[in-house]
Amino acid sequence: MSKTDNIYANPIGEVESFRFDQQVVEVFPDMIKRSVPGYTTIIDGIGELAQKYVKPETRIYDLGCSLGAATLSIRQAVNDSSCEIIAVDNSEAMIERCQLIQSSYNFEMPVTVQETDINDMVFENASFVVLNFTLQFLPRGQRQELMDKIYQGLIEGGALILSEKLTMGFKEIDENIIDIHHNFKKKNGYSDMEIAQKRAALENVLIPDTRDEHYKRFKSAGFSQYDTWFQHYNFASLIAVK
Ligand SMILES: Nc1ncnc2c1ncn2[C@@H]1O[C@H](C[S@+](CC[C@H]([NH3+])C(=O)[O-])CC(=O)[O-])[C@@H](O)[C@H]1O
Ligand SMILES: O=C(O)C(=O)Cc1ccccc1
Repeated sequence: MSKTDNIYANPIGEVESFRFDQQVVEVFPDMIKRSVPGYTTIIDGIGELAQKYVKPETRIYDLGCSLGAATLSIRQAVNDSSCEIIAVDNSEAMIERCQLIQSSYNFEMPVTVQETDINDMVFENASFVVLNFTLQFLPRGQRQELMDKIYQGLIEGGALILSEKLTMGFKEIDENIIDIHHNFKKKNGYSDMEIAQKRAALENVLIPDTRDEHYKRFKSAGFSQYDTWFQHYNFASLIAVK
């Protein structure tokens, strides 16, 4: 069982920018479930989608894997020994814990867990690529290049799953949905102060795009099909197929 997230429970004079450090690793499963509406449904759905799109003798990439929840879901759902799943994150603390977790499960599908910046990745022979709440942490200027590289590395018919916090296209709707998300966090036990301090920490760190911006990027990379397969408030998961 993961420890309870109380990182922002006490008043902090000056809130520092959010980082995926050891303190976050210790509470991460609790933090993400209490903060991201639909997270568990998305993780299960990624396993279901992997069963549709993963092909034998191809690679699967989990980019910004954190503790490898999506990797585990795919390993469990597909478990084909001819495939290889590559899980990457640029947080040393996350990767260390992810390695420990993944090695405690015995599946046929080989898994490589590596500490790498996703901008430095080379994608080859991929049938399934996962960006589960990771692209939102990249500076906007780096997002199209990554999308282009993923597209190039996918086989024909291969799929990219992109889960993101979204900005709604209209200001008033956006403000209301953000407010409803904060209520979701409150119902999950976070105080107003915790919510406010976490929001400050994520400012300029988690930069959400609109759905249209994501669709534009898919189109520009060359994806022929794309859609939204899940949404709960301003948290959505999109699929793009080559
Ligand atoms: N440039 C980068 N290169 C590699 N990793 C990065 C980079 N930038 C951020 N990260 C990593 O992206 C992850 C984002 S969390 C993903 C959840 C997971 N996918 C899950 O299915 O549980 C989402 C969240 O916490 O909202 C963190 O582990 C970062 O270290
Ligand atoms: O906590 C939030 O408000 C979020 O938007 C999601 C989140 C979840 C875990 C780490 C960083 C951001």
